[in-house]
Amino acid sequence: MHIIARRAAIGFGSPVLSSLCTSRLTGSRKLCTMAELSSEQVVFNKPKVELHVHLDGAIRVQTILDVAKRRAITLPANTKEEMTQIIIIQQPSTLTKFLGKFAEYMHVVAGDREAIKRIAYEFVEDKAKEGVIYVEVRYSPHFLANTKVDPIPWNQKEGDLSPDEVVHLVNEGLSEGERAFNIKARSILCCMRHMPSWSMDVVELCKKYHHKGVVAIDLAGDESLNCEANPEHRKAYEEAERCGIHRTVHAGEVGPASVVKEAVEVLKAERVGHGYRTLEDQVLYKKLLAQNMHFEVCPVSSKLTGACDPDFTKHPVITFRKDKANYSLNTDDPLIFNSTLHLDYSTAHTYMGFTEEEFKRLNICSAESCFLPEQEKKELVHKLYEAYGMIKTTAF
Ligand SMILES: O=c1[nH]cnc2c1ncn2[C@@H]1O[C@H](CO)[C@@H](O)[C@H]1O
Repeated sequence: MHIIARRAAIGFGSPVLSSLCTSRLTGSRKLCTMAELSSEQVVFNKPKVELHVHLDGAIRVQTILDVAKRRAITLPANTKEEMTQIIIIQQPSTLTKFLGKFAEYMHVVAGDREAIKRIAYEFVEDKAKEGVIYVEVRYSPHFLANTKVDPIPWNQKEGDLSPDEVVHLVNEGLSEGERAFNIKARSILCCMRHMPSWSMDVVELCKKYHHKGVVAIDLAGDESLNCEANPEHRKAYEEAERCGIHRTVHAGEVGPASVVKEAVEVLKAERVGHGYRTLEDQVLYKKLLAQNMHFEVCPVSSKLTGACDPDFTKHPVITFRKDKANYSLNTDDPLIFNSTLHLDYSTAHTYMGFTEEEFKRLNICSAESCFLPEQEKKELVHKLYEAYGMIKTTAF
């Protein structure tokens, strides 16, 4: 496998990364830092597809600082390094504690048109730099709004930015990014488990912006607090299915296999966000394997949110690989995990023995499971075959 391991800037110490540093890649025990590994170690330097990443978990720290300054919002730190230390999670924690991290900075960007467009644009730039050629990025429009949302989030005063306009602004930022950085970006709108009253709004926005940037609906948030899909989430998903809106659900990340079952059988999810605990119900797992269900796996995230055993050699994705399951590798929330997609790939390589062949296979599975219209999906799959030197004779 082609491995580029350049050494760069000094960064922040991290247990995830310091453990990565006793590397099988080189056999050396050189000590290195989070930033070095997260940004510099590239184990799969080929076009990739990313299907599970939260826009509000992928903001640049510098942007948070810039926007805070412009809006005269006081932050607990003024430098990028200090603010990073406040936002990131360095030790395995819990999903509930991890979700609390958003409150450190969401009030800075929420309600601000320029900031919202900027984070979407910069997101596309960051993904292009990681070699991603197609990304589906998700967020809650309500979390970025300050009117027509009840309650108004992040202690904002009522303003004039609605969830609808948030979607419009994100779409603008993503399309400008697409043109500037020559990759494709689509979005998924999130319902939040603890806010069922927002879900019908979310599906209406999915309908309004269907084929105009938005490709699917998601259900995110704290599965450990709220396992049973509320009737309002259910209604929103029924409407999504009725209108041909694609569906994914965070399930089996920290919640039991029954949440995955419910996601697939009741909410009619076509992909499962995380889905690690599916393995606890072998009957369900075999059924999902047989139906080629896609699992959106996020290795680094799963360690730091406490979803999985911190020992990567015991990770559920190893079973997924052995069973030739349909899954993707994703960052989830690279801001909070101080990570990049390269880190997820190098983690899979170093601790789980992933090979270049498997990286190619899983990216093709990801492209085949993406929520683009059929023709665009075919083109994407074809691009990967071409880039991987696996060109199929059938033209499309
Ligand atoms: O790993 C996760 N599991 C569940 N919910 C998440 C995760 N990462 C982010 N969010 C939630 O999704 C919202 C919309 O993007 C984020 O604001 C966060 O609350």
